[in-house]
Amino acid sequence: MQLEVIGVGGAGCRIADSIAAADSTGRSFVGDAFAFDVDSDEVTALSEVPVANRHRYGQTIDGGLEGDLQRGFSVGDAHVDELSRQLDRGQPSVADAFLVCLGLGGATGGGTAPALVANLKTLYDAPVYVLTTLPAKRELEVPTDDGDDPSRRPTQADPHPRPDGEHRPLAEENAVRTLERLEGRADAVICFDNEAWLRAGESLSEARGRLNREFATRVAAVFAATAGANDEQVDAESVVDANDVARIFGSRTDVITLGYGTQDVETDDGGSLLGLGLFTSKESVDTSAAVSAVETTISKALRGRLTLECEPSGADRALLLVGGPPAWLNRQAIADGRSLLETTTGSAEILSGDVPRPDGDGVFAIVALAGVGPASRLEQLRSETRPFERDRAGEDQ
Ligand SMILES: Nc1nc2c(ncn2[C@@H]2O[C@H](COP(=O)(O)OP(=O)(O)OP(=O)(O)O)[C@@H](O)[C@H]2O)c(=O)[nH]1
Repeated sequence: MQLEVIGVGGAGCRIADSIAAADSTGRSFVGDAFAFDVDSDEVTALSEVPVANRHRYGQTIDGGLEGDLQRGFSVGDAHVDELSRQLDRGQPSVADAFLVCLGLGGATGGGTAPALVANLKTLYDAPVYVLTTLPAKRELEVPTDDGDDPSRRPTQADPHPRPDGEHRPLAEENAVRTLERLEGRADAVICFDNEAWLRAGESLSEARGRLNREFATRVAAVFAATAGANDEQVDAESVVDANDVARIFGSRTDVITLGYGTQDVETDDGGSLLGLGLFTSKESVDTSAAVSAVETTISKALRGRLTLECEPSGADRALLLVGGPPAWLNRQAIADGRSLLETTTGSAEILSGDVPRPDGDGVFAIVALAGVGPASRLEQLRSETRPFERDRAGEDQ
């Protein structure tokens, strides 16, 4: 599966950059990566998105849209053709899917993504998935003016900190309005809740590198599994492809949440044969150790922290992928994990697959829950958004 990954706005560009960084050469799933922003500083601070694919639009806008989502929608509508043309630098017509990344709460990504997603749907047949963060509650808090706020000092990562730090009083309202505009346009929306992943006392700018890596690791685990074996010697016994992902993600703007678990495992060579592409033989791995590793990772993926907390029993569909050195991928344990997922979700629409990684030194499991029932964080965002704002969002459409 080959994806066109498109970051829009500050968070979106950084997340697209992290996904490009997580794209392993053996199972490359990123066809092309793009970064679009009205703020040139944000685009230049990236490291993985090719320079030719970084594009600043709205030249007259200086320093971002500062949370003005209404203006963001206008800018998005005005520039959507320009942005879509930028994609011709890559190979959008052969993409299996588009991944549009943004941070909900801002005006640039949140304002442009709905128009861009709608345009991609008219131009191409491939599904368009949106990858998005939900704002943290601390962004709504008024910053204390101690005159020495380190978050306002320029750093290499953030050369132009917002004058008001990370205070985004409209973040939640903006998030809800953008989600409403994505409804019926995006095939699915994969969510990452910043609030749940931030540590106590941590600021978003301190945490964002870690958060983006966590999100990108999970996204890469799903899509790299569908990228085919390429140069590697081992094919999966149960292959999951782009059509399988499309079946599970759906096309009705369902919310997707991801769970992930890993466990290091011993290899015969202690890793010394990795460069030679050799791997542990089936005979040399104790069956009970392999079963235990698969069970443990599936349990961590299902019962650990999801990218968006929700009740798994509310999921309509689910995907389970288990990867690692082939000798550790116990088929029966994966089948049992699939049954567990069926029981946990109460859904019969479950797909599972294995992802042989001959050079891996750990077993991992990734679970994608689709069409999840009420996610408390989303419910809370919607209920706290004033009806006035939601009415206005309707009028804007
Ligand atoms: N996980 C994560 N979240 C981020 C990051 N940067 C910003 N956010 C979140 O994304 C939301 C939108 O921020 P940006 O992407 O900077 O906003 P923008 O789309 O560029 O829009 P404006 O700044 O209003 O022009 C914020 O409210 C944060 O919740 C990041 O690097 N990682």
